[in-house]
Amino acid sequence: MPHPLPPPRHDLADGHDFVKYEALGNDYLVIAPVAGQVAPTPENIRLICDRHYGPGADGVLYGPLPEEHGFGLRTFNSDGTECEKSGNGLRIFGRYLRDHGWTGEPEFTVRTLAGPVTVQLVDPAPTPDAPNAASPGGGHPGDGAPVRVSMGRASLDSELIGATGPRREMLRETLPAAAREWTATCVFLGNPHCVLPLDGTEVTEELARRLGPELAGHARFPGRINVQLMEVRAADRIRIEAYERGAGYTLASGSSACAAAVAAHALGLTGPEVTVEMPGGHLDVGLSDAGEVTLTGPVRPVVAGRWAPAFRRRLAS
Ligand SMILES: N[C@@H](CCC[C@H](N)C(=O)O)C(=O)O
Repeated sequence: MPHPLPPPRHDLADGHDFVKYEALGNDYLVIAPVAGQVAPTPENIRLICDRHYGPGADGVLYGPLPEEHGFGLRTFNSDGTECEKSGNGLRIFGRYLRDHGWTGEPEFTVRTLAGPVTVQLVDPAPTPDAPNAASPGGGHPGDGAPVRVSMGRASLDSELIGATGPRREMLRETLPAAAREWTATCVFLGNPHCVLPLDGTEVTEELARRLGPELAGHARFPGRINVQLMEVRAADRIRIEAYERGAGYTLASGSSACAAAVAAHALGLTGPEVTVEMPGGHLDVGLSDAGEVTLTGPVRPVVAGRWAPAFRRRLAS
């Protein structure tokens, strides 16, 4: 049986209405659903994520929601749509839970729309300035120390990806868009992804912004899809530009990084451990023999705030 909503614990919410974090420039606002908090309606999410009229973010993490084991989380894109999960969002949420006292554990379960995942706060390697950083819990919460998430098992199954047509493995799928045919490998990781291996000269922000909207809303994917342009640089290194369903062009995307690593490996281009470069920085992705995908990288707090009374009045409760 789920527990009732947590009471308004100002020692946990720290008197803040929201906390903003970024993971390689992929930014999320964490909103704890304590009593009196605003409701995560599509209109509220769009206004909150607006970079001119609101605090601005690529998305909203609404949690922790009551769960018998671990913490519940709802994830929203900046256009107000709810998505199954976000790799960077989960890493940010893990850091938030620890920073704000919801847990003291270094590893815990977060339940998403796509099922439970494990989040692990990885202690940073010791440095001369912080010789004890590797001791349990030794990393300063706000220092960008790595957070790892086990993203679950990846699949290329067209039914899970939500593609039209007969059931198939979506390896080297031909997709017409922008007056040309592209070869894509599509991956399901709880959320759907469409990876285009390309020559490095084509992996640009310009092409991601131009092609992304057309592929994200392609008739082959009625539920829409996240898009990645991918350059394979070495057996353990790839580079991507991502255009996210519901958020558009982003400086980094965790599930996109995982999907690209899975696609490159399925195509025989890379090994099971890869570093994924993105404009905002790099993430490490590991694939186990059983197909489990792990994602590791830094997370940093940005700002904690309260809704201005006039802004609060515009947000429905
Ligand atoms: N930034 C995210 C991906 C967010 C979800 C995506 N836009 C979707 O709709 O599936 C990440 O880091 O994974």
